[in-house]
Parts: sequence; C-alpha cells; structure tokens
Amino acid sequence: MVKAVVLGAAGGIGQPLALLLKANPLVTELSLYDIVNTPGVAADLSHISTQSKVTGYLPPPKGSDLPADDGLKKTLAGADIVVIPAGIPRKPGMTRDDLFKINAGIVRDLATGIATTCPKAAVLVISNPVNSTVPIVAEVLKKHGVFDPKKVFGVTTLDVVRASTFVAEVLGDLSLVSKVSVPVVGGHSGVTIIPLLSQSTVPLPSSLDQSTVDALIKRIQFGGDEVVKAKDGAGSATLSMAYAGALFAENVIKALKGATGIVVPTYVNLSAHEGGQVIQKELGSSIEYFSVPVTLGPNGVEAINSLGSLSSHEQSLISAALPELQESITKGVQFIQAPKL
Ligand SMILES: NC(=O)C1=CN([C@@H]2O[C@H](COP(=O)(O)OP(=O)(O)OC[C@H]3O[C@@H](n4cnc5c(N)ncnc54)[C@H](O)[C@@H]3O)[C@@H](O)[C@H]2O)C=CC1
Ligand SMILES: O=C([O-])CC(=O)C(=O)O
Repeated sequence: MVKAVVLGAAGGIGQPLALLLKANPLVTELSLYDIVNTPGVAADLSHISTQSKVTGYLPPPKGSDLPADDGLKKTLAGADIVVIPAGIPRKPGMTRDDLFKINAGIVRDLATGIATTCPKAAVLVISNPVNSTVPIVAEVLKKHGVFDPKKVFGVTTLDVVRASTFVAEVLGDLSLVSKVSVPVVGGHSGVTIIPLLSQSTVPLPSSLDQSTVDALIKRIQFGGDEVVKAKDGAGSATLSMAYAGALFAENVIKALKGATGIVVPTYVNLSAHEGGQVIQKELGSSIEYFSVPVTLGPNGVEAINSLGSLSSHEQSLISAALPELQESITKGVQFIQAPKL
C-alpha cells in the first residue's frame, strides 16, 4: 500500500504530476492539496480506471471554525511520499532566487504540516529555489525533532532528463536517448547545475570541439530559462517537470517497497551520511547540501555515492558553483533559524 500526496496539485506541474501518479500501479492512494481547485482535479482523476483512491482537499473556507491547516492535515494523514510543487513559477527576467520571497513561506508551512502529520514520509521538493527550499524543509523538520536526512530530497531529475535529451541531440540520434544517462550534480539553478558529461553512458565523440561541449553544458544549466522564455510570461517548465517528478517519485516508491540498486542524482544533506562526508572532503568544503548520485533503499537514501572521476573542467565548474550554492543554503537555513521579524 502506498499513499502518495501532491501539495500544489492544481498547478501547472501538480495536475500532470497527479495524473502520472494516478496512472502508476504502485500508488494505492493519491491525495491532493492546493489552495484552489483540488476537489475538481481529484474528481476528474478519480474516474480513471486504476486502483488508487483519489481525494482532494482545500484550506477551510473563510470564517470556518476549523484550524487553517485542517485540509492540509487530512491530505497528509498516513502519507508515505509527499511531492511538493506548490509555489509561484518564474517569469522572463527572473532568477529562481527571486521566487524565495513567496515560496519560502509556502514551503515552510507545508513542511510544518508534514512534521506534525506524517513525519516519516519521504519528502520530494520541487518548489524553487530548490537550493534553498530543501534546507527550509529540513530545518522545519529539525525544529519539530523529526528530521530524517534519508527522507528529504530535492528533485533535480529534470536536469538529468534534459541532459539525456540534449546529449542525444548533439549525438544526432534521438533514439539513443534511453541509453544516455549523465549524472548531474551540484544544485538546481544556473551554474550550480553541473552535468558530468565525462561520465555519460554514451560517450561524446572525442572529435567534438570544445565550443560544442561548452554550449551543451550551458544548455543543460540554463534549460529552465529556455522554457521560461518560450512560455513568454505564462510560467516555466510544467510537463517535462511532471514527467521528471513522476519518474523520481516512482524510483523512491520502488525503493521504499524493497527494490535494490536504484541509483539517481538528487539534492540531499551531505553531512548526515558517511558518503556525503567523503564528498565534502573531496570538495574541500563543508557544504551541507549537494546533488549527488544516491542509492535508494527502503528507508530512503541508502548511501551517497562518489562523484566518480572528474575532468579538470568539471572540477572547475564545481568550484564555480560552491559560493552561489552556499549562499542559497544559508538563506534557507536562516529563514527558519533566524526569521526576520
Ligand atoms: N525542481 C524543478 O526542477 C522545477 C521546479 N519548478 C518549480 O515548481 C513550482 C511550481 O511551478 P508551477 O506548477 O508551474 O506553478 P503554478 O503556479 O502553475 O502552480 C503552483 C500551484 O501551487 C499552489 N499553491 C500556492 N500556494 C500554496 C499553498 N500554500 N499550499 C498549496 N498549494 C499552493 C497554487 O495554487 C498553484 O496551483 C515553482 O516554484 C517552479 O519554479 C518548476 C519546474 C522545474
Ligand atoms: O526554470 C525554472 O524556473 C523552472 C525550473 O526549475 C526548471 O525548468 O528547471
């Protein structure tokens, strides 16, 4: 039995993500929460002929005697996995960090619901800026004494999905896409996104000139901007993100149910894991959060794996990413530990 929850389920990502989870035979119960429209989305999905029972909740109406988190808590009760795509998306000209002002508070409140209702659930954070929202979730859970570093994940799967697609395009053969896997490490914004092209399962030809490789790295790092620009004010990636989020959620669910050997990059707390401490040493940095290849297991993160052998260019990309990543992590941690009045 697996109860999956989507918080922000009526949004651009939330709806197609909920659809993909409803279509997933591993999910037996699907519960949806948003501040608008969830009863309609849930009713619509509930007619799909798969086994999962679907429910949708809202906050109580204005003037209600019910506590403000009543709908949230009903949604979260008994959850095994909670996926969070709640919050505003970018418009052209904005950075992901520009979303912090609004999304930090949204994620904090949702994390409080998780801490008090389903503290053992796996929490998959999609809301941007992921580099800060994951530390926010962790700090809220710590405050309630229920933080399990094995169970909090920043979803960076879209970067991995993009890397496969763009590499296959450069190779000139999209049919290769299912064979191409590239670890993407670091964080989830601009220069903090570091595709380890030297470890691509389908190697790039050595004849490829450096400017093509540089352009490929840049396209993976700024793939989100490509979509924001094309949507021209109507938001950011939603469908590809729903695909990526459902893929990552499925891997977590499979591992929770006992599947072994699933290795995926995800943005996690490093210092809580032995393998994470090894990476910190390798990086020469005490950075607390980093996207790394992780082995999943029945308790969440089973092990943090090595970054593997890096080219000197990849090492320099990591060095360039660390200051921005550290700043975003500190901003998220301070938002909970030392909130400004
Ligand atoms: N991690 C990643 O790779 C990616 C992350 N994102 C991020 O995902 C987030 C959502 O993006 P979209 O779905 O396109 O936005 P959207 O605006 O279409 O949907 C967001 C939903 O969140 C809901 N919401 C707002 N406050 C809430 C609250 N307190 N509780 C519950 N729900 C609430 C809204 O009502 C809305 O339905 C954005 O922050 C975006 O930047 C987007 C693409 C990729
Ligand atoms: O670019 C954005 O704002 C949304 C996002 O995180 C992505 O598409 O990678």
